[in-house]
Amino acid sequence: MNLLIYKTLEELNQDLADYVIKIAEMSIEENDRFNFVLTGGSSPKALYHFLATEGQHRIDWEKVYFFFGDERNVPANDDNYNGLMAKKTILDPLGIKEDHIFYVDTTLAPEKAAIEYKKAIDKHFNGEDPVFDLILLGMGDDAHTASIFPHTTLVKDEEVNVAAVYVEKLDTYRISFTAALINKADNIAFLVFGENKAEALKHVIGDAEKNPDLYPSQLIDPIDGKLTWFTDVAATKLLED
Ligand SMILES: O=C1O[C@H](COP(=O)(O)O)[C@@H](O)[C@H](O)[C@H]1O
Repeated sequence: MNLLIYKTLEELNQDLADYVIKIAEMSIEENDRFNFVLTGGSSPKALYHFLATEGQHRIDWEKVYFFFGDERNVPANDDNYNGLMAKKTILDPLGIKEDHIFYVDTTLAPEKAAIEYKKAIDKHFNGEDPVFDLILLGMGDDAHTASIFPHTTLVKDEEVNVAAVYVEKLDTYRISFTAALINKADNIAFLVFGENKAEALKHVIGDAEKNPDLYPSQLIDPIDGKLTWFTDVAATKLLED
């Protein structure tokens, strides 16, 4: 595990954008495509803007396939739909073609949407192991990642899958990659900054004894891949040296 701590968000996003582009270049050189899983929420908006502006001419974006590690069970035109945020901040600005974007179909019931999403992933990987080149993750201040929330069924789901999950505290369904699917990736990058994440990060990274039911981000531990945390001083202020 590699923990990177930045003083400013500008530096953090610049470095993370460089990191994404480096992995994209390597994946394209090796496999002629880059399978990139986006995270939702508010944290990645600046990064996506960076990639769509400064990163615009640095790689061949036509060779990039975009996926979502989790989605909210809302219509695609709802501001809470992770796909809409990505569409506005990175996908439309880069002119990404629809057949390179794997949105979660929330017109379907959550269970069905999850099944169809996993089917689409399996088809994209030609039935082989779904090993993504890079999965970007955020973390909520309750230590959830993707939509693996504390005390939900997804915490104990060990299948390599996309699943629907009911999140009681939000009284809503989400559709999410399982930890087992995430952990297959070649590269996993957490983007976590701000003081409101400090308490959760202290437990997720710092606790010797793991308790993923309370801190689901502790489940992220790639099998053969690399895990990098892109954080800032505020988010890491409770970590001991
Ligand atoms: O609900 C979600 O929250 C997490 C963290 O979001 P942030 O707003 O604190 O950046 C995000 O990683 C996840 O994709 C999203 O659906």
